[in-house]
Amino acid sequence: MHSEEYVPTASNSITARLAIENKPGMLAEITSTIGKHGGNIGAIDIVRARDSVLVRDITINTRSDDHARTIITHLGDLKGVRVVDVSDRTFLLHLGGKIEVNSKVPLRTRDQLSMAYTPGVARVCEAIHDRPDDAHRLTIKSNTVAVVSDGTAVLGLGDIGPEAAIPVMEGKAQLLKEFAGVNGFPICLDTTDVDEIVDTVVRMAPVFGAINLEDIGAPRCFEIEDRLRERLDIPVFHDDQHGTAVVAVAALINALKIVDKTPESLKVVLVGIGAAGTAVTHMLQNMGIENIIGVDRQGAVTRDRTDLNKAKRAYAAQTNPHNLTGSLSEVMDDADVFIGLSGPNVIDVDDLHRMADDPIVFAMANPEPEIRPEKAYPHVAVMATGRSDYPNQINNVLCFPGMFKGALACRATDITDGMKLAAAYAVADTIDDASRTADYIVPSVFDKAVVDRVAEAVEAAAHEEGVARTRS
Ligand SMILES: NC(=O)c1ccc[n+]([C@@H]2O[C@H](COP(=O)([O-])OP(=O)(O)OC[C@H]3O[C@@H](n4cnc5c(N)ncnc54)[C@H](O)[C@@H]3O)[C@@H](O)[C@H]2O)c1
Ligand SMILES: O=C(O)C[C@H](O)C(=O)O
Ligand SMILES: [Mg+2]
Repeated sequence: MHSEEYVPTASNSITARLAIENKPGMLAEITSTIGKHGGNIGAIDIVRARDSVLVRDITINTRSDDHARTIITHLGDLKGVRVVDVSDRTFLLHLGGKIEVNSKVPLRTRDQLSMAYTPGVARVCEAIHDRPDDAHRLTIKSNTVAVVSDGTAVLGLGDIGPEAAIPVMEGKAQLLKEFAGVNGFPICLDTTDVDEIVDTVVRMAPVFGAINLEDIGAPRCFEIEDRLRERLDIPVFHDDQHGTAVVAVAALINALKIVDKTPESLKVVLVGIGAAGTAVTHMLQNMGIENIIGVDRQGAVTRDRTDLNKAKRAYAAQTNPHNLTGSLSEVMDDADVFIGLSGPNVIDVDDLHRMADDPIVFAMANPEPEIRPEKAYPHVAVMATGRSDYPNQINNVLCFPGMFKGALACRATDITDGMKLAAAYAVADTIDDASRTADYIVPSVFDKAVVDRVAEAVEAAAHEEGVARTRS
């Protein structure tokens, strides 16, 4: 699909400041030029009005950087219009970062200073020294999550390094705060070595109530998570694996009600056997789906393949019961469900035609899905992506804020399969029978009910599974 076919969105929006000759008809000419070249106009503001010139800010949603440039060039070519300035609203929003640390207690008098800081603080330090567990009560630890990445699998952008990963980790911290009231701190490590990552996280763990591993590529993420869970007594949760699995399972529970199919009857093709793909597969199996065919860049993952790493060999042993071989397109025949956790544009309309009746397609690669909804809609019964700008956003943000809120509230030592399943049902059940449609299988990320429902379900499951440290 060419970028010309995409819908313009706020993620590529610009504000153009134009100096416009002050005479009737000019604004109409400008708006029709923008429309003719495929831009969507948002706000139009007057910045300055002189007798002969009006300066206006016009916000335009575009499809891409190139598209924005084209529109600006055409506006600049109009007689009586001068482009004064163009700003990218997404970059403006990121200037100086998206989060900050705030003080919770007043610090205006000497008395306050002597309690919050030296000498009073020393008594609190000594109390924690006597009873280390008091760190939960007397410090930021109880409500703070480290969002840790090595920058190796950032969204679907791949290995872009720790600095380039910061905006996403800041974003996760911001979501934790906004949606769950939990503090998240972005930590991007300058190493991809498993031992170094594990040791670093263990050494900084005293400050945190939980660890959210983020955008760490497979297969290293599996070992890092396993080893940290073993060494730490606070929850360690790899969001790309389990947050994604929780939300994908929630979405599938509701999608199956739309097409009236059962988990046992399904053929599922899942492309991208990395962190997310592997965890989603395990959780689908836990919900009773047996016929899952995993596909990597070489094609179907089978027990006969000799090129598989340890994680994929384990995957092959547990999936593809009929040992299907071949390319992604070849194994799509009669599939009821396609799940993409790989990269952009890996399937086409022809692949959708090969699927069974009423196909369900979850194209979850970010930021560019395996197939764009515009292209898929006419050929599928249910379509979902990970993006904010289409219906059915299957994104781990529906899980991780509530998951951490619930786990921190009961001071859980771990996050168990039971807690994840409870979270999946909590997300799915947010949509009742009357409101469920093909375009509404998962709640909106802005649905305020979701976080608390997930948190409550997670906390209850933590008590049931014996990992809560508070009394129920
Ligand atoms: N919607 C969500 O909530 C959500 C959550 C997590 C991950 N994701 C997306 O899923 C994708 C994978 O993330 P991850 O964390 O598992 O990364 P990862 O690096 O652990 O795994 C990605 C896997 O996909 C494979 N892959 C890439 N392109 C492929 C292709 N064309 N065909 C077959 N396999 C291909 C890679 O080889 C790798 O094994 C990313 O695009 C990410 O943005 C979405
Ligand atoms: O960050 C997201 O929006 C989802 C997910 O964690 C991803 O890596 O794509
Ligand atoms: Mg991620």
